[in-house]
Amino acid sequence: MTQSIEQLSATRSHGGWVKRFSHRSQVLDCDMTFGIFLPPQTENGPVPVLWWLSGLTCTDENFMQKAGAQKMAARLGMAIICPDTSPRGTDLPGERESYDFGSGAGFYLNAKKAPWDKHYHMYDYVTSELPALVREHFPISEREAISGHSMGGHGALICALKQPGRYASISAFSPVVNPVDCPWGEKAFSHYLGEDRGEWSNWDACELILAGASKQPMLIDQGEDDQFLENQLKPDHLEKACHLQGVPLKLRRHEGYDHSYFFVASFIDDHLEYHARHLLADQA
Ligand SMILES: N[C@@H](CCC(=O)N[C@@H](CS)C(=O)NCC(=O)O)C(=O)O
Repeated sequence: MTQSIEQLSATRSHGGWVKRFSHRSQVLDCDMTFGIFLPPQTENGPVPVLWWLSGLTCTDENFMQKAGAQKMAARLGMAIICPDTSPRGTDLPGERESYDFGSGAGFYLNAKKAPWDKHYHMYDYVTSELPALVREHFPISEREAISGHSMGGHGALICALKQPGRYASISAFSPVVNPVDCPWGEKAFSHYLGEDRGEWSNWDACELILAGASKQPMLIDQGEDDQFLENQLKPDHLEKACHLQGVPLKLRRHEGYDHSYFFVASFIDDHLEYHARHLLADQA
């Protein structure tokens, strides 16, 4: 049965459309909003898609408004879908007390601990429910790539590592690579998953790589002046894990860049071209 979606806005952009929709999510048990960029090529048939997962405090709108991705995506014929970053309007106790936990901070995992396990199933939402929904409504092909920023970089990495071969390519900006070993991750995982650190490892990019989950290449950009670099992001942990397991990691460090969308906007074209190469190569 086709699930219904409600269009909130439709805005012309680079010959295509930026649109926002709301819908009822079954897996999150709440109403959700997502953004989609449809390039002009959708007029001629299905196009491949890049999933973009945003970071802490973001909604589906930050990337669409700030990354400046539409021009290149229109040229490459690639759709981009931006899910929201957590369930919304669920009103769980403490959900809106801090920027790094609860609303706007779903961490793209399936919560196991009450009361979060009632709604916080962002992994199932972004990997299953939303992909099925968008294919019912838009000319989106089966070809997918995934990327994200910060908490969303963590999300992109774990989605790809937990389903080897699903995404044609993987990239991230300033990702949280080792959440079991940083304050953002420790706070979120202890609430969402409980105290069993064995369970935490299932949602941690470094731990998944060390367990041999996948050897798919990854492109990662990281600003050297990122205020979260030392304390939260720790890209050297990912470098070590990839080195040990022989995973081809292209980690580019950029002097002077911070954590903001000014950084993402500066290098997004490289990522879109990287994904287009993989999406189109795999199609041949
Ligand atoms: N609000 C937090 C930082 C949150 C933050 O930097 N969020 C990033 C992702 S982790 C972001 O993209 N923010 C929204 C934006 O820049 O549009 C703070 O003040 O320390």
